[in-house]
Amino acid sequence: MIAIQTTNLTKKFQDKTAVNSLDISIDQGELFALLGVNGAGKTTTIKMLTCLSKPTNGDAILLGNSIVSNPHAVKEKINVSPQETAVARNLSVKENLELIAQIYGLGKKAVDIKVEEMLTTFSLTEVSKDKAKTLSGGMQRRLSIAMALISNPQILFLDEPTLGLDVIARRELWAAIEKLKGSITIILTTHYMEEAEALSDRIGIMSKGKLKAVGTVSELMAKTETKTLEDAFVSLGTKGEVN
Ligand SMILES: Nc1ncnc2c1ncn2[C@@H]1O[C@H](COP(=O)(O)OP(=O)(O)OP(=O)(O)O)[C@@H](O)[C@H]1O
Repeated sequence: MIAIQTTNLTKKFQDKTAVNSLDISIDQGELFALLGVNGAGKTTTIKMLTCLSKPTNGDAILLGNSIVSNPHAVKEKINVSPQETAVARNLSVKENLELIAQIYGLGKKAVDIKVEEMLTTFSLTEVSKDKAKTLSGGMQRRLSIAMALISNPQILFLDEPTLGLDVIARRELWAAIEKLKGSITIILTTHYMEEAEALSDRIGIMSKGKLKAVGTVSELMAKTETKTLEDAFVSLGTKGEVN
């Protein structure tokens, strides 16, 4: 079953084409990483797929619903954890999770069950009573992703989930994402080759708004006759653009 199918998906800002005729197909349960240098068009792609920004041209079908003609149906099935961590700083970890569960209309028992599940999955049980503002960056990011999962989305978008995290916090977040694999479709954007390599089933490499290649790590290396994902990335026309 296909979770996401984009056709000629395009976004222009005045004379700038941020996303240029993207055709991509992502299966249900897949963890798909979008890799690209700054300005490649990753965030703009995610914004269109999450119905936060309308395409200039083209469309995307998410679980049977069009982002252009039926964005409400799409929004019911997806959630996004944005680049900026979105937590209520003065609420505790548990209160943040409870708040979201209540917003989605879960009953008292369902709230308790879901909150417990999220605290365990994201290793936040020990800090459940701590105010969000006292957490480390990595823990805040884990809480933010847990909050995005409360509504049981079928597709989760993670926009640079480990940006700015130290290596330990990054590994802890990877472990949490690993636990979700298979049960939910995840689209992840990242700058980090090792992150894409560690987590994803397939990788799409974007450059200047275009999708340059899609495949598993070994497929991308074979296609470019390289021995590492980083070399494949550079070989796919991104040389000189890397910051
Ligand atoms: N609202 C906007 N108005 C004008 N140009 C924009 C707007 N949003 C994005 N762009 C441009 O579109 C291009 C793609 O940006 P986008 O943020 O999607 O890239 P990205 O791959 O997510 O980059 P980063 O890794 O830095 O987050 C960039 O050249 C950017 O300047």
